[in-house]
Amino acid sequence: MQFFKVKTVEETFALIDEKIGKITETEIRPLDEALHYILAEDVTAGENVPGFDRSTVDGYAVIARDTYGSSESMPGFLNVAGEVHMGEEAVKPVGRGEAIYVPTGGMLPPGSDSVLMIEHCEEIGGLLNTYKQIAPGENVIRKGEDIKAGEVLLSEGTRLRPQELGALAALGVYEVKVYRKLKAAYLSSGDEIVPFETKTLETGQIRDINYLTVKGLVNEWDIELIYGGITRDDYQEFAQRARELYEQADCLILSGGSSVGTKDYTTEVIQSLGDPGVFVHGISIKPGKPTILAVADGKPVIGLPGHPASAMIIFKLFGERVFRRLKGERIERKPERIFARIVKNIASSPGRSDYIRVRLEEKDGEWWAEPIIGKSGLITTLVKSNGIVEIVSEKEGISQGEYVPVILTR
Ligand SMILES: Nc1nc2c(c(=O)[nH]1)N[C@H]1C(S)=C(S)[C@@H](COP(=O)(O)OP(=O)(O)OC[C@H]3O[C@@H](n4cnc5c(N)ncnc54)[C@H](O)[C@@H]3O)O[C@H]1N2
Ligand code: MOO
Repeated sequence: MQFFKVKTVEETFALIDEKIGKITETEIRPLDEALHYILAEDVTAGENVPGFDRSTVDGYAVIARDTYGSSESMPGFLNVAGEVHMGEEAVKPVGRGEAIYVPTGGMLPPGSDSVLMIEHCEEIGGLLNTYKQIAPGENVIRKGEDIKAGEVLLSEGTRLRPQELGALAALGVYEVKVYRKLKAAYLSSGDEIVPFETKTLETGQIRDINYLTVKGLVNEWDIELIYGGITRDDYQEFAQRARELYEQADCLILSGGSSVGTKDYTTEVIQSLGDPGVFVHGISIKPGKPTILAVADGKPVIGLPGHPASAMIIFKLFGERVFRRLKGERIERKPERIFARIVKNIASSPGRSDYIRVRLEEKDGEWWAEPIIGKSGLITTLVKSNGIVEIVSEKEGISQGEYVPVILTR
């Protein structure tokens, strides 16, 4: 008889980080097609952003000292010595007692150190009445204030969000070296499982749910999925189809047969794919205890428990981490989560991490989490919920009203 040697959730994450390395292949992508890719090298700024001092408002470039003492009741006076045009170099300098008109984003003329907003002054016949005193640097972005030439703007392993793409564009970096897109392969197992397109079920048959939930998540993570269909609970067939898919992808995902029943071949199949093989079989977690994680000749293999809610929760937690490691992403981001107050007491065994499906509702400006109770074979427990409360292994449960971390499943 085979038994699980369970790992804690924390040990499992640490093992994933230890055992799974990034792919090595990179590609050059234009900036506008690089969203969510992972940078494969540091990007050092080749120039300053902005390349010149700029005004952040519509107003008059001045020497701040010349405005000192100005107020609504005691205005100061400056001579208007000209105007700066957008996109053009400001050549004419501002001298003592002078002001030059600058639009928002325009270049600051030499000699000036600040910009007085038009609401705080009034131009009358070439003379500027100043109603406010300002400090040096006010309403100005300095040359290099956003990005300094020579600084490392982004380091290898950074996931490119819209804001990183914007910063790269500002620098004139129009293409980036990134790790290539990943390809995963998926295979369902079970004599009772039939394609999701099956119109009428024979007694005992079950439509393939896990393919769709896995594909949905994988696509959300910008990974391609090769669908390998469904294998019967037959070792030869299972092993052969798993091998074919494994050859085509960067990571193989298997669903079902992860437990220790007489027809649960997943572990054996995974062991046949390559060394060192399985590094986790069994996690002290509810749901999803019979999860399998392995590396076969450098490629990760994930064996998901068959029960649909378990499969999806496990894949969201550990699958995402596996892919982030493979993609070459620096791990600093936790799954998207918020803190909410739990509506009722929930017991949990110490030493085991529990993931409770919840429905989040906003009441009086606070988030409340209502547990959705149901077995891990029920996919609608996830349909009715929009979050998962994590009860870490050290806790014996949570009490009504307590603030708890909720992983969002929007
Ligand atoms: N003696 C023990 N039995 C079980 C244990 C245990 O610790 N000791 N753990 C239970 C837990 S928890 C889970 S979860 C399941 C996981 O079992 P398997 O991974 O071997 O999954 P299957 O037996 O193949 O299937 C379980 C269940 O899920 C349905 N299923 C499977 N694949 C799909 C799919 N693609 N779409 C929809 N539904 C699917 C399948 O029909 C079964 O009903 O083991 C417990 N047993
Ligand atoms: O823990 Mo198993 O994942 O279904 O119920």
